[in-house]
This record gives sequence, C-alpha cells and structure tokens, in this order.
Amino acid sequence: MIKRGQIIELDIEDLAFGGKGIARINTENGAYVLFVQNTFPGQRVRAQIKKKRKKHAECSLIKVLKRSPQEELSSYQEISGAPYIHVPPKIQEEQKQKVTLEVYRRLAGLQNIDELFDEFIPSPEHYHYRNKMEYSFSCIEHDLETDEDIDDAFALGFKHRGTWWKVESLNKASGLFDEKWEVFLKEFRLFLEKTGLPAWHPPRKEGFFRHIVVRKSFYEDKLLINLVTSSQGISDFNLQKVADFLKEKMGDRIAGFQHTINDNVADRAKIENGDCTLAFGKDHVTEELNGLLFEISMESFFQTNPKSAERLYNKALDYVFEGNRSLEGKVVMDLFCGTGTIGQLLTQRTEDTKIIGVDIVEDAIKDAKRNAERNNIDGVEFYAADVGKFLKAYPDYAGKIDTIVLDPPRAGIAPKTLLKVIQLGAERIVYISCNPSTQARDIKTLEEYGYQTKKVSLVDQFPHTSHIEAIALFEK
Ligand SMILES: C[S@@+](CC[C@H](N)C(=O)[O-])C[C@H]1O[C@@H](n2cnc3c(N)ncnc32)[C@H](O)[C@@H]1O
Repeated sequence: MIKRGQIIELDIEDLAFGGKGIARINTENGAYVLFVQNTFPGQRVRAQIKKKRKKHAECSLIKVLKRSPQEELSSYQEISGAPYIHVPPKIQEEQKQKVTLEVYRRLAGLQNIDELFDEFIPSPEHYHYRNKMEYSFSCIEHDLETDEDIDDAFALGFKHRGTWWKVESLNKASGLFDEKWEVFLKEFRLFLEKTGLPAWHPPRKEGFFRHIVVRKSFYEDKLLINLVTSSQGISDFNLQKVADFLKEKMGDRIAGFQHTINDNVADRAKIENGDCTLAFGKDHVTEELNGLLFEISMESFFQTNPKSAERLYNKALDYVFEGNRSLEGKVVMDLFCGTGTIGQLLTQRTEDTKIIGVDIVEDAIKDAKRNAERNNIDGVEFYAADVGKFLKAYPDYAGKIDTIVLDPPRAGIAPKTLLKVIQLGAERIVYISCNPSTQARDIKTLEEYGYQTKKVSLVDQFPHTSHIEAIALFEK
C-alpha cells in the first residue's frame, strides 16, 4: 500500500476541477484514485503522495516524464504558474468547461447545468495576456537543464513548483507576459548580478535583491517596474545606475521605475509594500476598459487579463439588463467592487440609477472614487468596508435594492455575509466568481432561500492555468 511522502510514477487518465489530473492504481483493497495537481490526461508523471485518505490520495507533481499526445511543445519557457502552456488552447478550453460544469452538478446540485449553461467565452489573447507579473530573486537556483540545485546562485524568475525557496531563472519568455520585457529579463539579471549585491536567501532571510513586480498598461503599451530589495548593503547600491540601464535598454516602454525597500521577512507579506522611491517616470499606469480609463497604481487590484475582463464585464452587464429591464430610478449594489469598474461600466447602459460599491481595501476605494471622477461619472457611491459589516450597519437597504452584483475573492462569501445579502431581497443577483467551487457552495444557499439559477457562463481569463471565471444569474 502507498505511504505518505512516497514518490511514485503514474499515468494520468482524466482531469478533475482545479487542474487535478486523475490516476488510478490497483491495491490489495481494490481500485485507488490519486489526484495530481497541474497534470493533464495522457501524461506520465513522477509525483509525491502528500495526503492519504481511505479511497484517494492527493499528490504533488515532481516531473512530467512523458508528455500527453495532446500536447504540442511550445517555444515558451514552462513556468510553474502555467502548467498547460503546451496544451493547445482549444483543448484547454474544452477541458475547463467539462470539469467546471461537473462542479455545479456535484457541489451546487444543479443537475440541469447543461440547460442553464449559456456560453464559454475564451480569452481574446491566449498569449502575453497578463498585465502584472512578479519575479523572485533567490540565491538557491533550480537549474532546469541539470534538474539540480545550485547554491550561491543569482536566480531571477519563478519559484520551482512546490517550493518557496528555489527559483528557476527565466531565460526566455513565459508566453504569459510582455515578450520584449521577458526576453530582456535575463540581461537585466546579469546586470544586477554585477552590482556584487546578493540575491535573497529565503530560508536564511538575508540578502539584497528580493523581487521585481511589473505592471503593464496595454492602452499605453508601457511598463511600471518595482524593484524590491532589503536594506542589507543598501549603501553599496546605486539606484541611478540601474535606472539608466533600464532607460537605455527599454527606452520609453518604461512608464516609471520605483525602488521599494522591504525588510519584512514574513513569507506572506505583500512584497510591494515598504519604503518606496520613484527613480523616474510616474507611479501609475492607465488602462482602458470599454472606453473608460482607469488609473492603476502598483498596489491596487485590477483584473489580470484586461482584454478578457472586458468580455467578462459585458456578460455580467448583459445579465443585469437581460429581458430589456430598465434600472431607471433603481438602486444597484456592486459588492466586493475593487476599483469600482463594474459600477462605472454599468452607468454606460442606464441613467438615473444609484450604484453603491463596497470593498474592504481603502486604496481600491480611493482609486474607484478618483476613476469615477476622471470618467465624469455621477450616481456612484463607494464605501470602504467589509461587506458583512456594511450591510449590518445599514439595515435600511433591505427591500430597496433592485439588483446586486457580487464579485467576491477566491474564498467566496462568508456564510453570514451571504445571508445578509439574501436579506436585502434583491430581485436579481449577478454573481461573478474566480472560484466556481466556492460559488457552487453559495449557489446551494441561494437556491435554498428562493433564488433560482437562470444562466451560467464561463470566461477564460487565465489561459495555460487551471483557473476559470464564472458568471451566474439568479432571480427571486
Ligand atoms: C475578485 S475582486 C473583485 C474586484 C472587482 N469586482 C473588479 O472586477 O475589479 C474581490 C474584491 O473583494 C474585496 N474583498 C475581499 N474581502 C472583502 C470583504 N470581506 N468585504 C469587502 N470586500 C472584500 C477585495 O479587496 C477585492 O477587491
């Protein structure tokens, strides 16, 4: 019988939601199922047993030993964040649709999901679609050619799958982000290495270079660069020299270059936070969505695939207005509104509608207010608050809200908050989710309290990953 920690070779036969490949083995107690994250049917893989249950085990992928016959080797460097880079996009999309609809059937109890399913909306671009990328430095490098670790290295790229300390240097474009920048990254790494200052040592929590965060505006075709370092050895660091090198090599593609000193060693600390100096340019970029302009600073949330986000928002608004409804004189709530994009886009389709946006992040609300002003939008009010607390503090909204747009984070809506949302008694709810499994759980509750699921669409915001965005329409 298999044991936890054991390393095993498996043939992946099928796919489950969340990028979990399914393998089966025979044991003395009968057939046994093993799920291996980030794998694809047809692959032979080496995996490690992480969690063992009576009838199944969860494994982590160590290495793909044989590619699936459905894969076509792409010229991009495979990174842990894009396990399906070699699977043709059309096949990725078919698989995503199949496994996601199964989640609604199984977890939400929607046996008629095939009838409710409206459409699968692919990403307009399958490559170079991301508008933000975070690269890590480490002096422990995982060498992709030899599959061995190198200490005292100067690696810059992405974490080796399943580790937080080893980095695989990016030597060519990943296919996800700006190609010109990623081709340049190797040259930038060699330049930074020559400063003599060390890359971060994650286990020892010492070193100088920690991360590079890059934001891209497709509208301006510009990049905002944030170099994050510690303060260890800062007196030997010449920021101007780095700025000059960036200017020389990337020219006016760089909107701004900032240097952040972050000495916080907590693993989950937000890496962009810390003392920030703007070396040149500006500290934000501007993106366009459906004709409206949004200023995005380094820290604020913005949909990662803006071209696909336009399709997502259009579909969500189609659901809000479906059946030629008029929202004139009505109140709409945009809960978990981030920088307020949905509420602002909604005003393009209606007049004299009051929109209330709520998000817990104060900076996002500040951005939302500033962007609404810049786009000359009236009738939208934004509040920085926890949605649950906000609804508790304003019980008078109950019975007065016509439509609610919900777009919670991956973890979904806290059960108590969902009940408060239901108590508002809105006629219609449009629920956007980046995690259909938590959405499916919430659908069960919504249906129990009298909301009927009318339609579900899927939007592929994240090609080459297992992630998918869903939009569901509910009516009372
Ligand atoms: C998926 S984003 C939605 C953003 C927005 N709809 C958009 O498209 O830009 C989820 C948002 O929920 C916010 N959030 C997370 N927990 C929250 C809470 N308890 N109350 C209010 N907002 C919360 C996050 O700050 C984040 O902006």
